[in-house]
Amino acid sequence: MADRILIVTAVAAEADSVARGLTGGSRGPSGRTPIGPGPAVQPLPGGYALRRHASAILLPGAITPSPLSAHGPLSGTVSAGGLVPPALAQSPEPVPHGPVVDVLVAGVGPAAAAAATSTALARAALGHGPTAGPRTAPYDLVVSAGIAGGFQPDAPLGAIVVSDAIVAADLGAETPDGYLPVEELGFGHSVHRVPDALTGRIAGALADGVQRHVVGPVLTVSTVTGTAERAAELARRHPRAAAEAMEGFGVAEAAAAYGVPVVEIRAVSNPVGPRDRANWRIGQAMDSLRYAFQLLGSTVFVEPMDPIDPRDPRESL
Ligand SMILES: O=C(O)c1cccc(C(=O)CC[C@H]2O[C@@H](n3cnc4c(=O)[nH]cnc43)[C@H](O)[C@@H]2O)c1
Repeated sequence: MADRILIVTAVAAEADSVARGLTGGSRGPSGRTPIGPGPAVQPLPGGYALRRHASAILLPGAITPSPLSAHGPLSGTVSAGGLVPPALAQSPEPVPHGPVVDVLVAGVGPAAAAAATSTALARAALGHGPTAGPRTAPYDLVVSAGIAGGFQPDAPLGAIVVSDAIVAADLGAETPDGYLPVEELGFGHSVHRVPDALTGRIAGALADGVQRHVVGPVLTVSTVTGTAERAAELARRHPRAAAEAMEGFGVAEAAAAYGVPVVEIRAVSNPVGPRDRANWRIGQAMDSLRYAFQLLGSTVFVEPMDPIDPRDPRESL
């Protein structure tokens, strides 16, 4: 079992879906309702207790938080990804003992995702006391989760995409001869490989739960694809790509800096291709996301897990 898992989402609706799934939330339209004000402790199916917090310690200017903690066999905290100086990093309540899943709302895009993930990992490392070095963060798994565009026809709307690689698809240079990734420019890398065992176990749990899913690379882009030409160009460069989203590579960069394995799990809300906002199925994707995390919260996240070695990001696909 991974004792401490950090799940990074971009927006609160994604965090709600993930938290509802982890706390045993059932599939269905009622689950789309955002978590609002209510009793401080709300019992949920499966013996979990869902707790809501009115405030969190954040720097002025940070996103107004609506944090939520779910304590039980799995515990979770949803909070905004504001920078918190170490002196203020004391939680208003004690960190729960036992397995913990923290669900973070980090904002949209790879930069926001990297900043928030890195901050969370740093804070967790500081929580270990003065002997903890910067590469010994107590999280043993980081997950980038949310909705995504799916490459057609392999990743249909509502399917879950489990990453076997997280790829920065526009980190490079355009030349008269075409696009060059950073590797070919001689600086940096654009691929994080996900441990095979991790991808396989997640895919297996989804298969057992009869959740339609696809395994493949998830691309990180800074601009949502909006034309058939761009979709074709990405598919040509990344023939196995299953989905595109905007945060995975930022999350993965932060996780790699702390030596923590990372996987990206996405629910397909729209096809990658010509922009047709009316055809986005965000509610359906949120339902799939919630069900996927319901399955993972009762299987992969609580089962014995061999230590996972993060893969060398320089490995080629
Ligand atoms: O254009 C709009 O009207 C619009 C309305 C709601 C959301 C959006 C987004 O662009 C959401 C971006 C958000 O969701 C992920 N995402 C979902 N689909 C895609 C996609 O096809 N390509 C890239 N990212 C996507 C992404 O990770 C962001 O967090 C637009």
